[in-house]
Amino acid sequence: MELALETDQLGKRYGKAWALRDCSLHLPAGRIGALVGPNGAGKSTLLHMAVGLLRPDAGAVRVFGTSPYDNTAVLPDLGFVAQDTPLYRDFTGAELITMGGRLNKRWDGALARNRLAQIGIPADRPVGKLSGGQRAQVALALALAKRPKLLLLDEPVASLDPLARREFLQALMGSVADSGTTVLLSSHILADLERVCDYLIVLNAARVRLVGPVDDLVGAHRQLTGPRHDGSHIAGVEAVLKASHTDRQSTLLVRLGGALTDPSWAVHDVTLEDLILAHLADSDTEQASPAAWEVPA
Ligand SMILES: Nc1ncnc2c1ncn2[C@@H]1O[C@H](COP(=O)(O)OP(=O)(O)OP(=O)(O)O)[C@@H](O)[C@H]1O
Repeated sequence: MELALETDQLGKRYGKAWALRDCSLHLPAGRIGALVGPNGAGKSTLLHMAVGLLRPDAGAVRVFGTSPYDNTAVLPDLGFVAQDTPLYRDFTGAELITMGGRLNKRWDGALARNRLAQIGIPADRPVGKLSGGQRAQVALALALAKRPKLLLLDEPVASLDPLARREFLQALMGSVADSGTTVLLSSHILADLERVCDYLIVLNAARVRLVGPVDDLVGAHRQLTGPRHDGSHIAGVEAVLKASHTDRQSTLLVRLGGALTDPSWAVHDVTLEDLILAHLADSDTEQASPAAWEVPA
């Protein structure tokens, strides 16, 4: 299995505070990965190290087997749209597309031009005079034109209206399906991620909490409803991630460790959103954090 992204005990520190710590994960090639976590969890820090813009303070990050900070030869294979979609504001979309053609050996300018035309963004207007959402669309068109093997997007849909968001994600899916590009996409909009992503990475408080293929992760968890739970072990349950109780009844989100045999529990499937929220609500403190849980890719 080819790995597009791999980190091993990766860490980044600002002063004494770790922005990301002991981060070990991998993203297989061909996946569309969701990178999820609360504000300040370390998502942008991870993405910046993955494209070689930040040097790790601990551990290692490899993109297609190579350290992006030490080996610039891998950079043509990477596309990155940063959170604030930095672009030269005095340049028009058309000029940026031409510039991209000069700076990149592999460049599909027609793809970017067609995309801007399709969504009605004037290619002859300086990008500084476009709206925030339109600038995000230009940045994505440029990133796709690079035909990267790995495309990293830091909250690309945050500034888009709901219709534009849906269209943007459809275009992204179409483009990566054609090219086989691997994508890692950070977002707080869980419903969007559920629609487009088949791999999940959850960060919380600078640590990795959950990594793996979405189907496997969802399949390994259940919601149980039954008589008030007294905290004792439940056969077939490896861990209780979230519990809520009334006087008589408990609702538990659990990770399975085997077959559920106790008939007093009603068993329901969970959604990706249930699962992410359970891991995000889990803890704000490093001390109370459980170890990262990973299912094989
Ligand atoms: N340049 C910096 N100097 C000091 N601390 C920083 C710097 N950049 C990030 N941090 C800190 O590192 C931690 C992780 O930040 P990061 O931007 O990676 O989080 P994030 O998950 O992308 O958050 P958000 O969802 O708000 O964008 C935060 O505590 C943040 O305050």
